[in-house]
Amino acid sequence: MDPFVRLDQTTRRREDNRGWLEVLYESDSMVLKRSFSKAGVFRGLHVQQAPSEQTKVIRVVSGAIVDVVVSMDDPTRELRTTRLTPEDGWVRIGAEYAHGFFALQDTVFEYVCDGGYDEGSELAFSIADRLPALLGVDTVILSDKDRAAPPLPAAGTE
Ligand SMILES: Cc1cn([C@H]2C[C@H](O)[C@@H](COP(=O)(O)OP(=O)(O)O[C@H]3O[C@@H](C)C(=O)[C@@H](O)[C@H]3O)O2)c(=O)[nH]c1=O
Repeated sequence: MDPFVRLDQTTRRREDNRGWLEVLYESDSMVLKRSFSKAGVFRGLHVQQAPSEQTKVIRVVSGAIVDVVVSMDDPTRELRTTRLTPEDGWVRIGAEYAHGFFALQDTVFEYVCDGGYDEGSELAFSIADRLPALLGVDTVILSDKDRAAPPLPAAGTE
């Protein structure tokens, strides 16, 4: 058996209206992924709950994004944003943050999740109503899952 397993031989790609998501490598404790998002796509907000927390290490390979996080520990539910391009390199997002990003351009995005994928533990929150003010855009392209997600709970409602 060839000891040098090329990841492109084992990659699983899922395509949808936003672009695609490739799972390049996966074990019980980590996942290496790459996605392509058309300009105007918003992915998220997503967070895995205990005991399946994931720290994410992300980077933009090509294109540009506005990355968006909210700490699940923050009762004010403040949305924090930063613009990321390939020049920014790798960025760490702690497991306490629900995470999403808006593609300013056609964007290839790579990330390592430190912690396995556990769909059943994932919470998805919609911030679609807040994106026009947050990003200065009129419309965003969402997945069916993200369109159907409940709104991010307002501050002080939990
Ligand atoms: C994230 C993920 C999805 N999938 C599958 C589930 C589904 O069929 C398809 C697309 O999944 P999603 O719609 O959740 O993909 P996507 O919206 O790109 O999800 C990602 O969003 C960004 C913002 C993050 O922070 C990531 O952690 C992840 O949640 O891929 C996996 O098999 N493994 C994975 O690790």
